[in-house]
Amino acid sequence: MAPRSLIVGNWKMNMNCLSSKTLAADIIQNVSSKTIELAICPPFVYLLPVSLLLSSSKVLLGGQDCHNYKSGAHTGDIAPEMLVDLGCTYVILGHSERRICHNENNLVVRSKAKAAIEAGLIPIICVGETENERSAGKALEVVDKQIRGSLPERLNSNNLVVAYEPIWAIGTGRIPNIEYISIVHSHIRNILGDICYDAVNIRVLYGGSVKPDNAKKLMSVINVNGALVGSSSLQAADFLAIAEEMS
Ligand SMILES: O=C(CO)COP(=O)(O)O
Repeated sequence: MAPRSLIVGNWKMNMNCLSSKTLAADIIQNVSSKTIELAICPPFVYLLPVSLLLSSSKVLLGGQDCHNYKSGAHTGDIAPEMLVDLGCTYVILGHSERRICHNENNLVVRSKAKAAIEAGLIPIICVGETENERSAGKALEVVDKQIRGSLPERLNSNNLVVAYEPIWAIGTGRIPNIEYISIVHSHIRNILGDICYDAVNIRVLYGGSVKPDNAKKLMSVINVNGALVGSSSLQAADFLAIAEEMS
């Protein structure tokens, strides 16, 4: 049986306090009872107001990053325990926007993931190749290195989600063809099989230009267990339409 599906909205550095609350309220009010697991990841500063709204709903909350230490002199950083304190279930780690703009390498992602799991969070670890790596036929090799390098030990389907986000598909409106996605996702599943004892149950999400009109096609791919959605998660109607198509 395929793992339970999951759709995650990564709001990135968008919204303000009022629009965050409005969007969260819209999602809660309109989510269908049959919809698969949904999570939203607002910017840190809007986690609390959104969390207060989500408390009586089945929509889960996540952070967009965390530090690898529990506390200390780390100006501007957020500890995993702080995310737990605000009601987060998930934390996105190793997003390409952080790997590239904040020089986060696999070792950093791994130590953050270890800390997140110890705090009780489920990391959503992102991997994916650049356009050049894709053209050079290196996608599988890149993803392999990122997964083996970024995943800490003692993982299982209850404490890990992996997201495959080809960097060239993020925010571009372009998605890989279905065969390409199928090959990469099967490869990821095989690598997870080397590392985790119940790899078949680990959710492997696809991310990069997921929209209501391509969601069904993406979900038909074996080993795609949901989506990590960027811009289309900023409109309740689009986000919920994606969830419906993927349910
Ligand atoms: O980076 C993404 C989600 O983490 C994808 O963003 P878009 O859906 O806007 O392409």
